[in-house]
Amino acid sequence: MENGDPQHARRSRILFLDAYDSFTNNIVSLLTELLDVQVCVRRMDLSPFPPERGPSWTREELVNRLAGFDAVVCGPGPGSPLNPDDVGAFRTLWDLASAEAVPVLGVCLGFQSLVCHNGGEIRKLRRGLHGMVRAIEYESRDIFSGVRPFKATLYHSLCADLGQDAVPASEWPPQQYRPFAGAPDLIPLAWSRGHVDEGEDERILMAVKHARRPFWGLQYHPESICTHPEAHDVLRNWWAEAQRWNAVSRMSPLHSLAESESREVETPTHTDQYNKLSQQYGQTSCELFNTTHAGPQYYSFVKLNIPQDLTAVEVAEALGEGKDDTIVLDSSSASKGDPLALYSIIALEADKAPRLKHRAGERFVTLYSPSQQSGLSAQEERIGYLDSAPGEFSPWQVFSKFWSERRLDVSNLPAGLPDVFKGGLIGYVSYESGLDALSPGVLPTERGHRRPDICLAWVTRSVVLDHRANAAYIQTVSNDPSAGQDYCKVVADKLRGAPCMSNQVVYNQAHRNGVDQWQQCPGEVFQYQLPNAATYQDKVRRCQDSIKEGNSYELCLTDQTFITRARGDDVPPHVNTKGATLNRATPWDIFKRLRSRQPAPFGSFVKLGGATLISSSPERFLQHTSEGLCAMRPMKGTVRKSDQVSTLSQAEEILHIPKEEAENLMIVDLVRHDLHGICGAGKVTVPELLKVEEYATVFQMVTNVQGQLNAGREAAKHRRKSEFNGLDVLSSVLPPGSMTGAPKKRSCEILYGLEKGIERSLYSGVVGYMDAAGRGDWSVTIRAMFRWDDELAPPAEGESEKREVWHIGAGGAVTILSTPEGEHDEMVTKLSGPLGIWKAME
Ligand SMILES: C=C(O[C@@H]1C=C(C(=O)O)C=C[C@H]1O)C(=O)O
Ligand SMILES: NC(=O)CC[C@H](N)C(=O)O
Repeated sequence: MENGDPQHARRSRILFLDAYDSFTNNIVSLLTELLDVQVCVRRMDLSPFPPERGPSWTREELVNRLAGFDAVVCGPGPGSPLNPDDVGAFRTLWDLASAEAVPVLGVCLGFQSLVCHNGGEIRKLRRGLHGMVRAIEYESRDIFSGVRPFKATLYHSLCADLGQDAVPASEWPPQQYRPFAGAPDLIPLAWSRGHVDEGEDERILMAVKHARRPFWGLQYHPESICTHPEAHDVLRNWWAEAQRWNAVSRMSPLHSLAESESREVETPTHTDQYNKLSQQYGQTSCELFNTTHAGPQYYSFVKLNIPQDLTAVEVAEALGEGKDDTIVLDSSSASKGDPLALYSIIALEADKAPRLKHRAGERFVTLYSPSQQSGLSAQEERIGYLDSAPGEFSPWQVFSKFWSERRLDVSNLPAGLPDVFKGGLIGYVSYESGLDALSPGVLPTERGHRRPDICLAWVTRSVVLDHRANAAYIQTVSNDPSAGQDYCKVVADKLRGAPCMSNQVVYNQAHRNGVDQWQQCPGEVFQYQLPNAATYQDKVRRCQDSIKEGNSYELCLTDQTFITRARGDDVPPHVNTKGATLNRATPWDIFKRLRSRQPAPFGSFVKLGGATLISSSPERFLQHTSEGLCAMRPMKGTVRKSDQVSTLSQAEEILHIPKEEAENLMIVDLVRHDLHGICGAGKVTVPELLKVEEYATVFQMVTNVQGQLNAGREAAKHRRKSEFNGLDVLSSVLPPGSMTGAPKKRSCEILYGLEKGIERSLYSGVVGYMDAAGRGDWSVTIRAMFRWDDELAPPAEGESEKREVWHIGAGGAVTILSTPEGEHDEMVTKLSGPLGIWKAME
């Protein structure tokens, strides 16, 4: 210890080398909590993690810095230990001279690297084991000493081969825990079996230690939510062994890092990063940014009692919405008593709302402000730093700064209001926005269009429907409370007088019958381009090939269906170029159809920024309170409702099987990692695991993962200037893990290749809000269709009008246990909801 002050007692420190995995933060959390150590993370290529944390290290820098660490953990990851690019600096550790050696624990890929560096072979498993929970067999010794029996989660396609398959059954017991001839330095510590139930019994090495050096390795994942807690004792034992080795054998004495390095470098918040960059590069013109609705915000509202089952559609129509830019976040399954369908939100005059837009790859955000008064033109301004270094600028810095300067002080809100949107940012984020941040350079610079990847409107006027309390809140956030109150009163009067409020039963029936009677659209010709079944199945096989190679554990493959029709006005009547009036379904009509046929808790109609998006999503991505309690609900495992599967218990029987549970578990562990990354070690829990829920046409398996923001030790030390907000969280967890597979980065890259670079666009992205009071709710954009104003297909034969193009994305998670036919069926099942709306119009 360099400093005699016990306050400065050296805290034990572990260096974690991350191989671009999606479980890293879970291991970091577990080690931090279990061993009370500080875990510092670097990528295995020695680049910093997160990337903001300074420059990459050289190999020499790594070796020099090892003196500051009690031990190193080489983590899991995609790829093969035989590929130097996949394991990077792992190999440096195994090769260190005795004078420099440090204790190392390899996990999964790290374990495999240890094995193949010491004479073991690496081969493919007969069948990969991803998200599979297996009993671990071991003798009570070394790091398994005194450990009670446990099961652990496996995520691997490759395995260590010491020659175990050649050992006859009779010789297995005496040989099992002794070094094998080809790898005399490796002492096997634990084993497991392959897909025993399917007749694929394989001896799979689960743990080793090096006979002479302080190296241990685990093939299973100690951090998975489904690994039994008994397995924690293995880590405690390893830590004790590592410390013992340090005390007895370490040649390079452990020393404290320099003060500047020992300080835990915190990930800066986006707002702090905005402030830093604007000082560094100077503000770009920011007049609009600084003036648009900035300053203290006041909340005004009028509460109205509403008839039971009043829908967002009825309210929106009564208030003249649904034609121009419109935003409705719609809990259409509320009438079915869906516990997730609590509120619907209708933005008022969304066409007048200023909006922030960003295109992936650009180092600025555009603030667009439509004219508020006739005669004045719209204004636009760019905020960003063209000179900034790649990776330094993120649009979320601007959004975050914008939000923080228009924050609503929660303590000033009247008591008793529902905990839901009051006003704030509402909009969408494309899949490509998340992809570009996760894997810079994957998207081409020229994408053939100028569409925004993020479009968020600053919505100050809105109506919230509280479906349980049968109440509507007409509300504003504004700088001028009295103007806000006047506005609410005017809107409330208008709504009060609407037929949907006064004569509910009669109105609803007429209205709903109207919707249902609207069947055909004579004169409209739809053209469809569906995914080819054989091609899709071939892609499933290619996904499985990637998985077998060890490059992914699960891949959410998707494809798109395109529907075209002559472009027309969104406000009837539509007259075509031949002068005929068509009974044309407007996007709003289509939305009404979809929501009544596919009621969902997270539906939406968002016509904004050149996009028209209609969704009936069952999947919440991220919800957080203004106090920073975050909840994510990854969904994996789908079964179509049918005569054979019509009840929850039937669906449970089908979904509670290893294949389906594994698919879900993989994403749960991934989402835990994502949340741990921003909430910090020990701040993530899983209150509900693998729960089957019923939806309009499908049953889905869902898990609820929660995390608490700003609760870490460091926040308490006030090192951070501003606290993380919901936008910091959202940006750090995109794109949704349930739409990518794991590990996220490598899986996205594989999928980008397989999906031929066709942009998923709004599909697979998110839609939702970040409220001025700090609350947020975002759904995954699935079971949806969208159109871009600038996308036109050539006229159909005999027509002169160009055609608008509607996209429907659908897909599903491919694992080693998938079948190409089964995956194709699943994609078609998910497609059939939105596609059925079009088919019914023919
Ligand atoms: C890919 C889709 O859905 C995703 C995949 C699921 C699955 O693999 O079971 C379930 C829900 C979504 O996360 C889709 O709807 O297109
Ligand atoms: N989780 C892992 O580290 C997996 C390691 C390796 N890519 C495999 O699939 O076997």
